[in-house]
Amino acid sequence: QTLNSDRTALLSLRSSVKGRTFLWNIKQTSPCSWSGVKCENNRVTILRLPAASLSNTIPEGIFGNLTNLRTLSLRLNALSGTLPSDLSLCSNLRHIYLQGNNFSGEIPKPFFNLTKLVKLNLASNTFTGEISSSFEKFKRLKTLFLENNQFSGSIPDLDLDLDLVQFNVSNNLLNGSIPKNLQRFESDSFLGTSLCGKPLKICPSEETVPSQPSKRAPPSVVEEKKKEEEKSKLSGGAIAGIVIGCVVGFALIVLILLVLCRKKGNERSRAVDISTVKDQEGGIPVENGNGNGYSVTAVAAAAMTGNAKTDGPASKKLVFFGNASRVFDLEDLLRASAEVLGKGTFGTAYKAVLDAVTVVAVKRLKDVLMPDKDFKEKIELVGAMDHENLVPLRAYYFSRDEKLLVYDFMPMGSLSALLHGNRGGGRSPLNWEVRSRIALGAARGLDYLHSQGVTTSHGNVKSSNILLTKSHDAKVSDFGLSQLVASPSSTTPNRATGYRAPEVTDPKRVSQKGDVYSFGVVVLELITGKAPSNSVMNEEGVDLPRWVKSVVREEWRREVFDSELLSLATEEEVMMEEMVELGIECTSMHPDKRPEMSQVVRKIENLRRSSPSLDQVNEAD
Ligand SMILES: Nc1ncnc2c1ncn2[C@@H]1O[C@H](COP(=O)(O)OP(=O)(O)OP(=O)(O)O)[C@@H](O)[C@H]1O
Repeated sequence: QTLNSDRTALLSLRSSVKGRTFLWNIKQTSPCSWSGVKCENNRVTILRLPAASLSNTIPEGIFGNLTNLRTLSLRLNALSGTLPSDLSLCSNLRHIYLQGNNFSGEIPKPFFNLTKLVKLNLASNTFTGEISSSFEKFKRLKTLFLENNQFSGSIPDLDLDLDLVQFNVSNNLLNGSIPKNLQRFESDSFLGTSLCGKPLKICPSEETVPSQPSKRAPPSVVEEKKKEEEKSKLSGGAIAGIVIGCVVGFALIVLILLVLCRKKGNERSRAVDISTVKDQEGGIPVENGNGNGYSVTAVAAAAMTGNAKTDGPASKKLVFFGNASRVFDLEDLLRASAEVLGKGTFGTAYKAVLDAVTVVAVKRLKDVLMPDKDFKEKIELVGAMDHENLVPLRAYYFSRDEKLLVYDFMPMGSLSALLHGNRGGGRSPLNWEVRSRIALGAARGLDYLHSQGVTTSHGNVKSSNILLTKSHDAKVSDFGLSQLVASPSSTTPNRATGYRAPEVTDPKRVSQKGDVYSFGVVVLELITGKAPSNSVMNEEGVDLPRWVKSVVREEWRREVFDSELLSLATEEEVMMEEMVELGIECTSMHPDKRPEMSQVVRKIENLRRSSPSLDQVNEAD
């Protein structure tokens, strides 16, 4: 067998599975330069065609010729039928990724001759049959993913315990008890089956084990557990006593709370003259139930309460920035109608309508642990930032208990809402011109921030912090806040996670190169229309940059584009490809390999300049 027989095999695969993106230039005699194909020692060793719209069954006689194959990835296609049994002839195979297809039937017996397999992913197909003890032949197996199939029967006690580190058989028709060797995996690996025993619930047969152990055999875990349960059983009288005690105690607490609430409510309505109810977070009123969609004085009352307790009247002032004329004061803000815009990492954002023309966004910060003096110093720096692609911080207020930031209200909301909201219908598609303009605006805003000093960075770049004007110009918001607020625990996943550079383990220790990474994720989000938290990617355990990198292979780029962008002129398609490249460059694993924000701006400017359909816009830039 030679490279030529590999080539013939690949060509018959191509004609059998008919991928729309199969654009190999077959005039090139060597298949080694075809997309997704890699060779070593003049033989094909890697074949990767993920998400390439492949369909149909793979006939016998193809893999029998690709005998040097080490990696086969055909994941996320629409391939069907049984696995070709001659796959077993690729005895060098280490990695097989066939998840996310429509393969069916039993795994052919010869398949288990692939004894060098390290990773096997057959998840999300419709495979049937039993998980036989033949799996034991895969002595080197580290990953076995069989979830979301129709495997049935019980699982044998596979002797794979030493090397196997990833295992999942969830959502299959499996039953019986989980074998000892596999009990160390999390329950997620077995959910959606009728399996029982550790880490799931105890098997019914084990529950009926007699409570008197025989003299010789030591008591089983189940028996021990039962004994403990029996020991801890309480008499009926004791239970009744506890219940009555609890009810009386609870009633007392409710009564005390009611009295306290009344007292506070009266005080507040005297100060603000508006009735309010409490929100769940911190006893701050957010809704008046007046039915107009606004929660009246949410922000204001919060400030008043904190203020009244701690500070004198002199400090009840909003501190304004720049020479912006003081169009409202704290009292006005207190009286304004407010609507909750959303809760973010740093606190809650409200829209406050002061009068017919003055609408502001107020952010009520939580967890500001620094002394007032430091807070004031840092927030003054934030307020000094002035650029057309930044959301200006107009004013701030602080007391010991309350920290409020007042921004211009951006009526078109965030890029995140624009990209991911309303996908079901009633939305006008976002064209390339708008998307590239948003990218450029956001890049310029960040470049300005970075130009303020090497240590100045945003720290929380993501699509919900890129806000839009009516003409879809981008303005970056929330800059400088990550240094003010206590870091969210790094173990709690939040929306920032998909944007955070790999080296940023503490969200407070941000850097300019970290911003570039996050901006790169936003660029990829703009092009693919996929949020970094997209469930398809999460299921695969990859983030947006990795997903794009795995799918982007020369001719397949169109696979990653948002479907709204598919009717593009050819020149625009070339530019979008360059934008993908830019996103990939920005999301390089090593910070040193990422460009500076100023270089990013230049690149997007050049890219847009070369677009014939953007001539008018370029002038405006
Ligand atoms: N100035 C503003 N004008 C209009 N909408 C805003 C403004 N500031 C924030 N928002 C919107 O309010 C919501 C909550 O914003 P907030 O910044 O508190 O949280 P976030 O952006 O979701 O997360 P994070 O706190 O991590 O930045 C978001 O949908 C955001 O787009």
